Amino acid sequence: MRIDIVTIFPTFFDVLDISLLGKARQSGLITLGVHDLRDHTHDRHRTVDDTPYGGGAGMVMKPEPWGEALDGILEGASDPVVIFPSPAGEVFTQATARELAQEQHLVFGCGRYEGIDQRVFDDTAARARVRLMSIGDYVLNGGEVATMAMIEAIGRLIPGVVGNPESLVEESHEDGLLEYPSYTKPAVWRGREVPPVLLSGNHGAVDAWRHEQQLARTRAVRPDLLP
Ligand SMILES: NC(=O)c1ccno1
Repeated sequence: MRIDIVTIFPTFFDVLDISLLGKARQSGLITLGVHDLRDHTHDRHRTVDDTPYGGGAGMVMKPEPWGEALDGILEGASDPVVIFPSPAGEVFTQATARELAQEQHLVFGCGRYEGIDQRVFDDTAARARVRLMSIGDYVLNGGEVATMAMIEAIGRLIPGVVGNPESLVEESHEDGLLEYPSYTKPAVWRGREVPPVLLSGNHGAVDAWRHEQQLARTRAVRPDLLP
């Protein structure tokens, strides 16, 4: 998978050099391009924003730098999905991550200030699949944190990125429920014992207990997920 990111804070994504995603880049499973939006400005101050038409507080990101930056990425690209993180977007879920992990090319456009001129979305949608996406019902200062979260959620689902694919199966939201509680040695810690069923060696009983724990947790914390 190729991932391109357009941002005014390119060093924000240096963290993608480490851990699983860093290894995936070294192995060629993921190819990453980080583009500084200011490289597509042509004034002395490298201006990327201006006051909003119609008035109002804050600044809006100018369309010209975005147009030039996306032209360079989309030219010759093969059917990418262009994602703009936004609190006004569709909600990004585990199902979205699974869907996007099937794509060959993702482009993330990180807005700042009060957002990006609408014509950037319209112009891009005329030549690529565009999706505004939200990682939750709250507002961030820009798209970079949301982009990082989405890249991690998507990247780990790409075959070969996570060493043991089995570990992806029994996770929260994979089967529509929250995951069960996990325990490891020692069997007793500060007077707290591991549930005896987990020490029983009875795999059927362990599976049944874990499923019940998933249901109980989901009922308590996320009843909205239950069918
Ligand atoms: N909730 C979000 O995904 C978001 C992106 C930018 N600001 O908020």
